[in-house]
Amino acid sequence: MVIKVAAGIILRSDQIFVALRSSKQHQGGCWEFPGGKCEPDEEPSLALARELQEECGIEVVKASPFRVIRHDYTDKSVELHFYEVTDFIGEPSGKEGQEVAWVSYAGLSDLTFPEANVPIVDALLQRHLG
Ligand SMILES: Nc1nc2c([nH]c(=O)n2[C@@H]2O[C@H](COP(=O)(O)OP(=O)(O)OP(=O)(O)O)[C@@H](O)[C@H]2O)c(=O)[nH]1
Ligand SMILES: [Mg+2]
Repeated sequence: MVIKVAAGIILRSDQIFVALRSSKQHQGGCWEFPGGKCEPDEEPSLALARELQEECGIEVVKASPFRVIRHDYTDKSVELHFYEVTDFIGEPSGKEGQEVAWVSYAGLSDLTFPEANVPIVDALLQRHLG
């Protein structure tokens, strides 16, 4: 079974909002683009809006599809729908107590992301730093 997930690359003035996954979560200790699992029959764009409200306390105003990544971990398979979130209402924070940070594009390389995110981080770096 493939788990469908929506995740937001929240952008503001050349900085990206990231969150730390807790040690109890799948891929715990890795940084993530906030988001979560789609409910059955829920469109990824709606799951994105719901998850970013729940986890970061923001209302998504503009989100553009970025990439869809299918990845098989040893313990589960995911289909990640990444969106670039370029307009939102509210100040993103760690609503569920998670550590969060705004990082520069270059700063992304210093963080450990889940394996599935590697092509995403590469694409962001490629586009921004050339
Ligand atoms: N949110 C998020 N999940 C990711 C990313 N990359 C990645 O492989 N995942 C995987 O996607 C899956 C679902 O994400 P999640 O744990 O945030 O789901 P959720 O918010 O609904 O959590 P819950 O199970 O506590 O309700 C996890 O297996 C997670 O490891 C990412 O950048 N962001
Ligand atoms: Mg989540």
